[in-house]
Amino acid sequence: MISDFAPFSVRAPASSANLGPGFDCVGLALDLYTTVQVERAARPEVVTDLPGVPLDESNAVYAGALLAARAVGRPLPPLRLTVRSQVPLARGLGSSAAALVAGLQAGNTVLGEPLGMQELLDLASGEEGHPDNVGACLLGGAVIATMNREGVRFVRTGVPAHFGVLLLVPEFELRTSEARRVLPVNYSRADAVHALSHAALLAAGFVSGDLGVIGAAMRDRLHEPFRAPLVPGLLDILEGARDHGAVGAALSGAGPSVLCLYDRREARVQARLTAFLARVMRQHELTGKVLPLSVDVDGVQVRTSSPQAF
Ligand SMILES: Nc1ncnc2c1ncn2[C@@H]1O[C@H](COP(=O)(O)OP(=O)(O)O)[C@@H](O)[C@H]1O
Ligand SMILES: N[C@@H](CCOP(=O)(O)O)C(=O)O
Repeated sequence: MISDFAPFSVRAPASSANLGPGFDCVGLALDLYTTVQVERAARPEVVTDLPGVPLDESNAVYAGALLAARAVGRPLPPLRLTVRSQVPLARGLGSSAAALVAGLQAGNTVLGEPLGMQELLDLASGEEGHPDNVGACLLGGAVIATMNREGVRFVRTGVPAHFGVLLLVPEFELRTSEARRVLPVNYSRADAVHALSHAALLAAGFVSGDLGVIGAAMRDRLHEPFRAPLVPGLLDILEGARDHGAVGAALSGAGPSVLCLYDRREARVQARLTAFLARVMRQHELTGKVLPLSVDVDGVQVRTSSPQAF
């Protein structure tokens, strides 16, 4: 049993999963963060101003730390976890993955790092049920991953600096579980071929760093058409974003946020796209915000100091 350790902080990034056809297998890390300060305490405790999240061991961050301890068969000392998050909850930006990964990393650090990256990814993917968000969150950049009984097999790619990300983040929440319930159980062969050819091209685009290929691949028939009724304006954005300078657009994760990818080297595209997204929001009486973000390339990080050190 570890009786004492110096306080430390963990930072885990948001992520946008799927990018269209990469359903449950492609994730992109983004520069919004969940930070957790980790200290020894008399009893398990979570301190946070996040609305509606538990303040005991059932909290997603604490549960992540306990998962790490269970995996190595060792007890975890009682912790005080002070959790802050820039990642809006239940908007398709991987807040639950960031909470889980931050907790797993916290537990692993307290126990002296017995778990390596592969084990963390296997554990996190098993818990989330898919490796896309947790892969990007752990590793940063873009992650392409598959998961089977042997574990997660992944490729992580860097992302060129000219990749621009613009996100429409609606004010309303959509639980991932709810947005998975609307998906069909079976698909036609034509839809399967469409899906695998576009997902393969998407992966090739990330590995080669070719934004044009990524944009061409960002078309989906597996989940976006079925989730569209839950997200006002989604179809208008998917149909119109390219005409306003985006290389491609996709529902971010399970939604309701919508991601547009564009080339930062092209003048005024960000302004054109922002105006287009604002117009779609007005047309659909949708409240929310448009966020210009960058790709996080660091993944989960630990600092032996306060969260301000990040
Ligand atoms: N930092 C956090 N601390 C505790 N629980 C969290 C945290 N972030 C997310 N969660 C939990 O995850 C839920 C959202 O998960 P989910 O529906 O998968 O959406 P998403 O991961 O896309 O934000 C929240 O309602 C909350 O219960
Ligand atoms: N592949 C998953 C991704 C869910 O991402 P989230 O950020 O909405 O939790 C899905 O599409 O269901």
